[in-house]
Formats: sequence, structure tokens, C-alpha cells
Amino acid sequence: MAPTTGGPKTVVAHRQKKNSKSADATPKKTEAKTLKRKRGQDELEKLKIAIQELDPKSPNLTKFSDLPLCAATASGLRASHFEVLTDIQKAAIPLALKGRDVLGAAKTGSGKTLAFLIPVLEKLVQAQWTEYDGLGALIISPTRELAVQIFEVLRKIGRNHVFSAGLVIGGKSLKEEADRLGRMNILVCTPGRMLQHLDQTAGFDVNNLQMLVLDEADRIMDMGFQSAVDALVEHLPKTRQTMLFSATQSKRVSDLARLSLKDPEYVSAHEEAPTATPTNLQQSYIITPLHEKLDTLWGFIRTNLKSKMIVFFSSGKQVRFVYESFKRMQPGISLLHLHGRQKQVGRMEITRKFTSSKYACLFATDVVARGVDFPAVDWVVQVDCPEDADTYIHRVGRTARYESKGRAVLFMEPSEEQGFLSRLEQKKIPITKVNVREGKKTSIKGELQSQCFQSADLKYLGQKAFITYVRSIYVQKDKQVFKFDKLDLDGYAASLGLPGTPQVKFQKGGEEMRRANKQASRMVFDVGSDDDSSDYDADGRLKKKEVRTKYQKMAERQNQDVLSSHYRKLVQDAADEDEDEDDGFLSVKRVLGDKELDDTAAGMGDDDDGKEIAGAKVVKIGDQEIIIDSKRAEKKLMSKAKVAKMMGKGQKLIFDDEGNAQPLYVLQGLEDFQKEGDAKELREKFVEAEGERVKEADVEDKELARKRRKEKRDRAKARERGEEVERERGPITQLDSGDEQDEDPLALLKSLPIAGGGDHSDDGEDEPPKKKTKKWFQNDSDVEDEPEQKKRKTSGRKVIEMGYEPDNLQDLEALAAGLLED
Ligand SMILES: Nc1ncnc2c1ncn2[C@@H]1O[C@H](COP(=O)(O)OP(=O)(O)OP(=O)(O)O)[C@@H](O)[C@H]1O
Repeated sequence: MAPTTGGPKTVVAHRQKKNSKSADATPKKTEAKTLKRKRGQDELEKLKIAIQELDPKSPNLTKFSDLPLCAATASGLRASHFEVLTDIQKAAIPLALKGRDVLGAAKTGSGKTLAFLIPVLEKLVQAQWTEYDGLGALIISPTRELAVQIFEVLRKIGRNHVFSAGLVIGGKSLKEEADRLGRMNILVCTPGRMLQHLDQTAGFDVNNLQMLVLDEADRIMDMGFQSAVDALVEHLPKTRQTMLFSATQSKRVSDLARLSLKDPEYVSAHEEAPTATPTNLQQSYIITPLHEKLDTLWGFIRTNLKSKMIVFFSSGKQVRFVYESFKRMQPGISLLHLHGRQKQVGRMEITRKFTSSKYACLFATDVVARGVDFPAVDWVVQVDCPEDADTYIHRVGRTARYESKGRAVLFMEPSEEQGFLSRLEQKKIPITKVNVREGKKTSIKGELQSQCFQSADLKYLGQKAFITYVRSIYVQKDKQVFKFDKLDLDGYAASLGLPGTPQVKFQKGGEEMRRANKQASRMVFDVGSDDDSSDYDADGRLKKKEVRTKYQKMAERQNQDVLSSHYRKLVQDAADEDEDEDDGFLSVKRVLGDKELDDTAAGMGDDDDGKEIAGAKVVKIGDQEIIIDSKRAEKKLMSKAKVAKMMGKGQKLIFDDEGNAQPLYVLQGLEDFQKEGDAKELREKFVEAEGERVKEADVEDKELARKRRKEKRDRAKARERGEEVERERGPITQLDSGDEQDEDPLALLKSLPIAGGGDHSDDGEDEPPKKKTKKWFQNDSDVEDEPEQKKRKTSGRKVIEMGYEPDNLQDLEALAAGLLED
């Protein structure tokens, strides 16, 4: 939270000056102050009269200077180079100045932000609000990105006001924010975090609130935020002015009642307009079957390298997969990615980078679909069809803002074409069909296959992307557009480079369950986009600790285990990661041995067999550098087996006739290589052969997994039979180890989900367990009636006491390390 510039500072400076003056000057000063106050009062009176006399429908209102605004606002607008009113500003500001509740609707990029910020400032001026009067205006935004942007505009135009303003969007400690809340006159917030403060921050008084604004009101009022907003409004006084703005405004009476609007004025700047989207926006669509979508996207990016584009996907998982895989293929343009599950700092940094880039490609979810004002975006590409026409309008609205031009292209599956076109038509959205030029068509399937083969992380991301997309289509409400049965899932999986088609499990329970699923996915999105650091969900309710089954926990940890190094870079340090990206798009490899890391380390400490990186010791083993930043990592080095593992495999050598050792692979001479045939054909053949190999390996993987499961089941059955016999004999007096416990306790963590196989541990997150829920560290064959607090391991009869159930990766790893060390 930061105060507005200008205001509070000015006050402080003024006071300091006063103290330094001599006592003789005091009467003069007081006189001057009285005079100033009187002048201020007179101006205010004049302003009030001008507002009373203002005709809100007057055609003469064309500039900000035509409006009865206080000097501070007028000068702030001038300094920000705002001069001419846009349609929505012309229509909404006069009414708002007159104290009316306003429902404002206008096309994207048409200046709605100023249409509510100016009345906010003027309202507080009219009320002679001072820094001691507490919260006077509250502005609610559905996403953090938008809240930050609104706050920035407020800082700009409010630079000459003395009001203090703050940003309440989470990402900082609640206490830190709470300490400053009481001093703020204007707050820009996201619903969840604000409600948290209203519920928990002692002494935070909102009883004087003069103005409530909801930007992207239809989104804030919809299901995802419903209870948070209702609870929030409960805290606010009823006698206040309220303004609602959106490009896709709904006039639902129920919403108006929920907000206790008084005789609201509906202001629609473009209701009569022939189109719902900006006139300077050129819109087109391409029919591209699901299995060709990524080919089409790759071709599109490659032919628009000198552009700034936002590419929308329906989920963060797709964003991650496409970002990671395309980055490895080095398209020749800076790639960025943004989704609700990233850390706040990373999100801000990516937003900042994309804002300042001339040419860049941002892969994003709908977290930036609404309101965000990135300058000079040339293209909006929608790889996944949006869930409805409103979402379409907001997404394409990221380009062609204010008076600039822009282009948007939508990729549609053949089965979506008819249905979605009719939805667009109903909303007055003009769009034309275009085709990809034959010569520009390209296939990246082989490339993706080979990448997935080489990288388990990427294959895993691909599987998650596949599953999420398929589920998203399954739960879509509009069945006339989204036809699940028509999708070529095998083709789609192959196009992602996956060796098989992952099995996707759906919840039983028909429509109701689908709706619940949909809602749940929204909630996840909302929490991510709004306030992922808070204990509150998107509805503003205290998050309940979800009951997780053993299988779900296993799946989660397994995934983290597989991706741990990946995500340390990818998500937690998103900011650092993208720093690397910009430095050179071509150098995307980030391993511990990176030059940059070396450089940093070299600057910080000694560099022989161990060096310091930000306080952590770095040890070189083989060609790997291991950062020793925890006791566990230190312990790891004590284990010979682990060190041997880290050393990696030795290099395979062959001996020539003279007895000299030669590497197994020696580079072929150019001439010999050319003799073997055309390089392109050779490459294609190689990729094809590798693809086959991947498939074969995958079948083997599956077979192995199946065998393991069967063995487990057999052992479990055998044990159950054994127990029955035991029970007949009498009570068990000794903890039984069971042969199952001889297995590697990390085996389940290490195994990846097997595409096409039944063992979809990554599916587990939505799948109820078939067996009775057990503790996470039990194996399938463990006895069901084992005491909760005591688990044992191996025939050595080691008992590991767990006084709690580990709920994070560190706990899990600590336990696993303990198990391995014996
Ligand atoms: N009167 C004006 N004169 C010049 N530029 C303006 C004016 N009003 C707004 N703008 C500029 O137009 C752009 C779009 O404004 P804004 O973000 O308020 O649009 P919006 O209607 O809220 O869009 P969305 O529906 O996408 O949220 C901004 O860059 C803003 O600075």
C-alpha cells in the first residue's frame, strides 16, 4: 500500500516550514491561512453552484475544462495530458458529479477509469474530506493487475490533491497493510482482501464511506465473488454514492438490490453503436482443428515477430506448457507468461515487462482479459475459444484501445464455429473468416514429441495441459458451442508431443457436478487472481482446509518432486526467470551451472570446491553444482549413494586399434554427412523414429506400472488374509513390517503419471478415492487399522513417529530423507 504522491508530502513539508519560522511571523501566517481557507470555501461554493446548474446532457461538454471540477483535479488532468472527454466520460461524469448512482457501460478502451476516478476525487472535495476523516471512497477491482493500474491512474490525476490513497490487494502481510489502512482516504482493492481487513482489522472504520465503485462490475457481481461482495457491502453504510462500470454491463435488478443502488442512472455510451467492439479493431477467426492449434499458433508467432501480442488460453496449465515448449524452440520473439497461480511479485514484473516491450508475446489466462491497459498491443490471439461472448469482448479489448488500431484473431475448432459465431452475432460483434496460407503452414508436432521425450517435466506439463483443456470443454455450460464428443483427443494429445492420450476422469453426477466443477475451477482462478496469499477464498470466506486423500497428497507431492527444480525457477522466482529471458531469448537454459549463477557466485565468495551464493554454500559434484542451503542438503552429501547418483553416469568410451580411448560419438565430417542424403529428410526420419521409440517406451512404462499395481494388490490381499489368521489367533502385540515396506518409500513420489495408463495420479485431485482414505505415507498394502500416529518401515522394524500429518513439500522431503538415510 502506498500513499498518493503529492498530497501527504505537501502537508508534511508545510508543517516543517511552519516550525522553522520565527514567532513574529505567526500572526501573518495565520492570517494568510485564514484567507486561503476562505478562498477555498468560496471556490467550493462556486463549484457546488456550477454542479447544480450543470446540464448533464449538454452537447457543449466536450473537454474536461467544460466540467465544474476543482482546481486540483483540473490541473492533475492537464498534467496527465487528458483534455478531450470520451463518450462515456461525457455521459457519466456530470451525473456522478450531481451525486447520482451510475451504471456505466462503454466499449473496451473507451476511458471508463477516468469516468469514475474523477467523480471519486470530486466527491471528497465537495465533502471537504481531510486526511483525518478516514476512508471516503472504495474502488473494487476483480484482479490485482487491474487494481494496480487503477491506482496508478489515480496517482497521476490526483497528484495535486491532499488525499491519501492505498492499494489493498494482498501479497503483503495483513498487518503491514492494516497499520496503514486507517490513514487512507481512498482505497483500491480486490474483494477478498478487503473483506479480510473489514473482518479482522481492529479499528478500521468505514462508516463514513461516501463513494463505492465497482470496476468490471458484471464480473464482480457474478458467482465467483458473490458472497465476498455481499459480505463486504454489509460493512458499508447505506447512504453512499455507488458507481458500477463495465464494457459488458448487466442491469440485473437483483444486482442493483444487492448493492442498494438508489434510482441508478444507466449510462451506455455505445448502446446505439452497430458493434459492441471498438470500431478500430479488426477481428478475424481461423478454423483450426484441435490437433493443429499449436502448429497454427507457432506459424502465427513466427510470421509476426515484429509485433506485441497477447495469446489467451483457457487455463494456466496450457499457458505453462506452451510457454515452456515454445521457449525451447526459440521463435525469435521475447516470450512471457502470466497466470493466476504465479507469485504476486512475478506477476507484477511480467506485467511491467510486457508494458514496456515493443515486441513481445505474452501467453496468458483471463487474468488479464479485463481492464488491463497494456499500451500498443498489435494482436490479441485467442487459442482457446472463450466461454462466452462477453469474455471474447474483454479479451479482444486488450488491443485497439482509445484511438489506436488493433487486430484480433480467434482460433476455432470446426465443431465450435457455428455455435460461437451465432453468439458473437447476438452481441453485435463483426468477425470475418480467414485461412492460413498454405505456404505458411508448419508442423511442430515432431519437435514437441522430441522435447517431451527428452524432458519429463515438459511431458508432465503437457499431460496436465491436455487434461485441463479436456475437462474445461466438458464442463462448459454452452453445449451448442462446446461439443465434447466431437473432439479428436488422440490427435490433440499427439499434437502436444505426448506419447499417448492421457486418460481423463470425470466426476459422476451429471450437470450438477459439472456446474460444481466449473465453479470450483473459477474459484481457483479467482483465488489466484485476486488474493492467493490470503486465508480467504474468492468468496471472501475463510478458506476451509480441504480434505485431501492420501492419493491426492501423493499426486501433489509427486508432481512437486518431479518439478521441484523446474518450479523453483518457473513459479517462485518468476521475476528472476524473466530477467534471464530478456537478457537473451536464445539463452533459455537455466541450470545451476549457468554462467550467470557462476558470475554471481564468483562475486560473492571463493570459487574452488565450494562457494557462497547469498549465504548458501555451493559444492561441485561431477559437472553439477549443488547449493547447500539446508541441513537436509548437507546431509545428502554424507550419503555415498546419493553423491554417486549426483555424479551422473560416466562417459562411455571405446578404444581404437592403437588402444586410445575415444568417445562413443564422434562428430561426422560434413562430406560424409552430405552423402547420407538430404538433411531435412534425415531429420524427419530421425524424429519419426524417436517418436516410435517414445511410444514403445511408454507402453513399457505402462506395463511396468500395471505390474507394480498388481503386485501391490496381491500383497495387500495376502496380508489381509494373514491378518485374518492373526486376528483369529489373538491381538497383535508387535508392529508388523510387511514386505511392502521394503519398497522404496519414494517410489510413488518419483513415478510420473503414465499417459493412457490407469494410474493417473495427477487426476487424483478431483477423483474420490475408491478405497478407504489412508495416511499419505501408507502404501496400498498397509494395514487399514494401523494406529494413526505410528508408522513403521522396513524389516529393520524402524518406527517413525509422526506427531502431525506433513502438509508441505519440506515435511514430506524431511520424512523421505529420514527414511532413505537408514
Ligand atoms: N479523455 C481521454 N483522453 C485521452 N486518452 C484517454 C482519455 N480517457 C482515457 N484515455 C486513455 O484510454 C485508454 C483506455 O482507458 P481505460 O483503461 O480507462 O479504458 P476502459 O474503458 O476502462 O477499458 P476496459 O473496458 O478495457 O477496462 C487509457 O490508456 C487511457 O489513458
